[in-house]
Amino acid sequence: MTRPRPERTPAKPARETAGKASAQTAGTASVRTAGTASATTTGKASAKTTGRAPAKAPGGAPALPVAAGRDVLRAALALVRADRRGFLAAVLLNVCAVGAGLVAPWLLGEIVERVRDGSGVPTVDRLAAGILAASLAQILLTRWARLHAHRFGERAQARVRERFAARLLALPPAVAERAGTGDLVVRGTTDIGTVGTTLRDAGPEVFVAALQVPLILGAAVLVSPLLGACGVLGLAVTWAAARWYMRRAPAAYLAEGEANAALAEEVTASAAGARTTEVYGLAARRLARVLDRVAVAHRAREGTLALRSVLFPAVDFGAFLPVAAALLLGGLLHAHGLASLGAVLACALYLRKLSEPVDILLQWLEFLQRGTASFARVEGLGLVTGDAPVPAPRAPTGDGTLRLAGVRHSYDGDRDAVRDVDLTVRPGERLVVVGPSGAGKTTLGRLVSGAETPSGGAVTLDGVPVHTLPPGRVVLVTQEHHVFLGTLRENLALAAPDAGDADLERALATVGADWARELPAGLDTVLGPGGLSPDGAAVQQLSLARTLLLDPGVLVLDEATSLIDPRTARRTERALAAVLAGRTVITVAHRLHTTRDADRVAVMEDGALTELGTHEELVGAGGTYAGLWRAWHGA
Ligand SMILES: Nc1ncnc2c1ncn2[C@@H]1O[C@H](COP(=O)(O)OP(=O)(O)OP(=O)(O)O)[C@@H](O)[C@H]1O
Repeated sequence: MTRPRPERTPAKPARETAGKASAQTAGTASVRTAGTASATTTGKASAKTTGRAPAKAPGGAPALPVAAGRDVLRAALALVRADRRGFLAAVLLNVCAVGAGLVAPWLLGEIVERVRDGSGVPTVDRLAAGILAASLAQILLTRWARLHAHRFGERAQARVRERFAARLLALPPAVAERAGTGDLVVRGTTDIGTVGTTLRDAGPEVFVAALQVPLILGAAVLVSPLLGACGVLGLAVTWAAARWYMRRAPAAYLAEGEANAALAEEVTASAAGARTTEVYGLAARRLARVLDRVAVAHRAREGTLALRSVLFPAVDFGAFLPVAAALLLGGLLHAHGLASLGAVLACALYLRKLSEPVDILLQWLEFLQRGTASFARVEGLGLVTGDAPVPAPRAPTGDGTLRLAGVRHSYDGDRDAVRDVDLTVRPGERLVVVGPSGAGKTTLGRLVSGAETPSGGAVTLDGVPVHTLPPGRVVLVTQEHHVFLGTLRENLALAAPDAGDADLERALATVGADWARELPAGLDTVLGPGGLSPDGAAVQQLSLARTLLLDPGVLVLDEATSLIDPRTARRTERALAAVLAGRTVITVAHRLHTTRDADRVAVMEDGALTELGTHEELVGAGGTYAGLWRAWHGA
């Protein structure tokens, strides 16, 4: 018996290129930052990132949830409701095709009887013509039904895709980062592809096959109740095998989906961080991690394969058993004059035909398991974002005072990375945040920019929580950046669609991107695969130029110039400061060369704000900052 093997849609590569900062490893550039602009990227780089981000929920479970069975059913019904007419047309045409398919076996039995009766050739010809007409009708109706089913499926898949895209864009940036690119890519490509095939093919096929089974069995019972009952025998075997399978399949397919996502995540991270891996000699460790994921994915796939290897032979047995039983029993009945030859033939043909819908049913039920698991993963995004329209962002109306009140934040719900921070930053103030490694500086920067929502307290700009601000008000620039597939102009114009070439060139010049002037194609230079691949420093300058064009009210810089050589970095920072005069700038400083120019310096230690004042005040106070300053100058 040949089974149509539904294949999973292969994962397609994302259209946009990944971030290009050279020192990245497992970094996951965020696509969008709530309340901040797309010119920003967040997260930590290189060795740091490998250690803790993207964070997985405890136990290695994916950070993104998976929808429950009833939510998946609700979503599927909503898709049918949204295209009720298309669905009904497909189902009705399929039912008609099934009806036409029942005519031929019955007519064949009639032919045998008429021949035995000694009826003439014209009668047999008429019956044969009937078979031909019924078969033709079945072919045409089936084709028409498939067309409608495919159209319905395509429209439904488009809806699923659109909703997924909307939810993806609404994902809080911190959740997107923790989920990891691999999981999101698999959900957005492989899973949606599987859902599409399920909706387009599996759904209608299962429905029609489920209708065919009682109709065919009913036709066989009508011809001969005893022979028709043999069909029940085969169905019982198949039913038992299917039940065994269905009990185990959902968990097995979910595990397979998760293992694939984890593998994709690991491979993506390895590719993105290839350079760092090489620099730190981490190849063996990374390879071991990838191989570990491959082993898990392999085990998960073996698990589902084992289930199929029991299901399919059992189904084959269930398909042939009733035919063999009907022929044996039919032969006996006919020999005793209890059944006509035509009835035995018609029954055997019906029971043989019964295996087709049963086989289709199981084949697609198997696929339906995958489809349901994939749909649960796709719908899982809705559990994070919901479907409620995103409230319109509120624009602050005051003078631009930034306030942190009782702010605390914990990544794991256990230890506070930032605690009890009260701070008011005046409009236009330059604040530099310093402190030892792991003190919470970056976390503070992310809280201020709205990239992270505080676990406690509030971060507001003129009283409005920063994560609800319109894009571009508060911008976070880190050392991880995103280069979009397209020209240099398109990459810059993302931040300012109305800016002219002169504005774009000025922004590039301000951030010291002299390389851009030397490009033969200038702003038309294509960036990304197949085009120019700028190095980490150039990508950082591109991001800073985008930030300038965005002209934010508050700018948070965290290692924003770390990949640029120190002299150019200092020049770039001064130029930025001049251009951003009047804007509030908060700099997370890992080098202390800018602290002297700042209005105030904030010192973070163990998540708390321990010192706050001007450079002179803090040096005079002889505390932590004074120590850091002395160490910086080698005193
Ligand atoms: N994504 C994350 N998931 C879990 N823990 C994190 C995450 N990011 C930071 N942390 C933890 O929060 C604490 C503060 O980290 P943070 O990066 O804010 O400090 P930092 O002062 O910027 O350090 P550095 O100077 O090394 O960048 C650290 O203990 C760190 O391990």
